[in-house]
Amino acid sequence: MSIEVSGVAKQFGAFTALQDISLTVPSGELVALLGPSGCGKTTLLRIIAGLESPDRGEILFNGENAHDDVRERQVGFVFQHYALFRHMTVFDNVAFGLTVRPRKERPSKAAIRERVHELLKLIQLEGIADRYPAQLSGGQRQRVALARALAVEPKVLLLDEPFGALDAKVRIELRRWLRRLHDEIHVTSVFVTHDQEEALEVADRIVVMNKGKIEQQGTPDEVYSRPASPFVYSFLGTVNMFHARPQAGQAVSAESHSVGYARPHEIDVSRQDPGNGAIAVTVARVLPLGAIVRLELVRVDNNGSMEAEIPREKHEALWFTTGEQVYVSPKNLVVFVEDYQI
Ligand SMILES: Nc1ncnc2c1ncn2[C@@H]1O[C@H](COP(=O)(O)OP(=O)(O)OP(=O)(O)O)[C@@H](O)[C@H]1O
Repeated sequence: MSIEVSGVAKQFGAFTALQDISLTVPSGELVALLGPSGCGKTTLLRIIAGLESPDRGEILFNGENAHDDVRERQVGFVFQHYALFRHMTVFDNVAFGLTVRPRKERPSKAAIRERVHELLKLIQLEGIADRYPAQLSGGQRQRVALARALAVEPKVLLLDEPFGALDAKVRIELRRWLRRLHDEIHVTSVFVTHDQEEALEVADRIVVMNKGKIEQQGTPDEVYSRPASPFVYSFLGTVNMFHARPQAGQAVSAESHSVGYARPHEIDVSRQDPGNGAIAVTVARVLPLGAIVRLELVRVDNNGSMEAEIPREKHEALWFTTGEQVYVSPKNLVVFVEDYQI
């Protein structure tokens, strides 16, 4: 089931939560809505679900106007806070959506049992069907919540920060698990997150939102390597800013400011001034982080902060120390003219 969001706008009183949002989620894809808190991700997800109606625009499922009735839309939800029924076992939680169906549409008890066991196998929790939610870890509860959402065979799965309340390690495990699960079942899914790593790792496509608008849509590689705006560039990772000359072909006015951006691993660090306008910086901290070493740097001219990441072997050869002065120059610079507010 494909989803098409066309020209959607939403106001809450005088506040514009969404402005003219259009995007397509092809059938079977997993799309992440990524952006800072308050940018409108949840509002958009709720509109796709039919829990909120847009002021303008429409939602099409497989090219047809989505039903007003939420049940008719056949969407499954997973939220940040586990919404499991505390007084029901894992089995009953997963079976719930099937057991409350009207008698005519309800599968037999045996069919429900089979479906629930299939799902418990899928989420790798077969052994704990008889436990209650209080006897599960946070990660297990979210997997049960997902199985419960999938039990009714939704055409679309909507996930709102599903791993937001979990600790970092469990989060990483679960997002990998979700990706593998999606590769098995291919249900069209929209996933809300404010965590860029999560979006880059899990999604087929990422929609980057800011202040109720879409800044860029594309594959993880496109938004990371070819950001459309300084906002996208800075939101997807640490950046260093440089004054830069506009590149050929960029429109420039007398007042234009040109700002170049480079990621920490795109910065060359050397003890000798290599010329070419390299910037003198003082090493403030040296952080060995496994295969790379992060250098926190302070510019000598204006005290601005910078960050460089170098391979461990390079650090072991040169051994930069806190307090020494070194020179940095960008190996790769992405230049945006004028709008350098991030
Ligand atoms: N029912 C409502 N009434 C008034 N304002 C609302 C309502 N729902 C959302 N908003 C506002 O709309 C904006 C977007 O909210 P939304 O929950 O969609 O953001 P979000 O990107 O999901 O943020 P977060 O990551 O913090 O959940 C916020 O400023 C929020 O305060």
